[in-house]
Amino acid sequence: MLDLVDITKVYRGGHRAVGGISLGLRPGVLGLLGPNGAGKSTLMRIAATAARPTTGRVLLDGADVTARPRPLRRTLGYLPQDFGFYPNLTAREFLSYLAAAKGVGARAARVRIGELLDLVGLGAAADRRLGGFSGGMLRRVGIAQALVNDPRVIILDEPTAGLDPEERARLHALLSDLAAERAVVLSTHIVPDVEDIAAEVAVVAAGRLVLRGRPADLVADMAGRVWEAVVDPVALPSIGGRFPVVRSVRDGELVRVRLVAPERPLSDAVPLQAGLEDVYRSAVAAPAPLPGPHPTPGAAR
Ligand SMILES: Nc1ncnc2c1ncn2[C@@H]1O[C@H](COP(=O)(O)OP(=O)(O)OP(=O)(O)O)[C@@H](O)[C@H]1O
Repeated sequence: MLDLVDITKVYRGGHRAVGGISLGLRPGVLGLLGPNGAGKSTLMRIAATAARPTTGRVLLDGADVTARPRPLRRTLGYLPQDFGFYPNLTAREFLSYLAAAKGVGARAARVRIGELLDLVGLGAAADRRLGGFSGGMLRRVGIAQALVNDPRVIILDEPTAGLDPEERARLHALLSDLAAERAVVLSTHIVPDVEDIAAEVAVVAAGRLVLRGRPADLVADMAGRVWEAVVDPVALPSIGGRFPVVRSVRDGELVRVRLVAPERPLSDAVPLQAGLEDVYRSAVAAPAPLPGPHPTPGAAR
């Protein structure tokens, strides 16, 4: 479906935001995880043809869309991180405007917009002006606009920002349905945002793809390497310097630390069951290029 091939992005001023990432998108949800500044939004913009890579190619069904983006844009749904809207338009008017801009016929658009507004839980607010919407409501309008042309490739940059747990669950259900036949990429720095729905996760750190795989496989690989120890707060910096610390919580005078280590890191450390958060934290703690050659586009997912 969509393949990013050896993408780099160097911004004016020389900052290398993406340093050679190849990523193949196929039907299913891909969770793109990475800390702030890792290069996720830059990569998403390039995948959505909203920005050009410095080097590398974006292929849709094998055809290069870097210079000729139209075929991808026709079949793309994209929610950018900073999504612009017109405060004086109602949700329905705004979506109708975008549907027309994307070439969706008026009659089909009317039906689809009604369905989408219900799907994102905004049916009752459809005819209210966007200027009065909360952040979470606007995010849901953003999700609806990304789906208005029934895209095959759906790229959502931090779609859950500002959503309450109920809305997040609703979005997850919607994306899981869509992902049966569509490539869905969801970028976030919050692991629980993707762990229930991502068929695969890719972790980006410092502009590099540092880990990729199915959540269950990645968690299985982490078995036996997650520990909890209760330590004196003064020991924390030294522990943090030696091991990826996933969490540390004050417990009276002491601190309860969850960390990743290949073997028992402290004599009284107890083993814990591994989770995706442990996988993620240990991957971003030591960003390193993927070993070996980049995956070939066809084999990437
Ligand atoms: N237009 C730009 N000009 C120069 N540098 C930029 C530009 N956009 C992003 N950067 C830099 O590139 C790096 C990657 O930014 P990007 O927004 O892609 O990261 P991110 O993983 O999406 O982070 P966040 O979660 O904070 O949005 C950062 O160091 C950022 O400051």
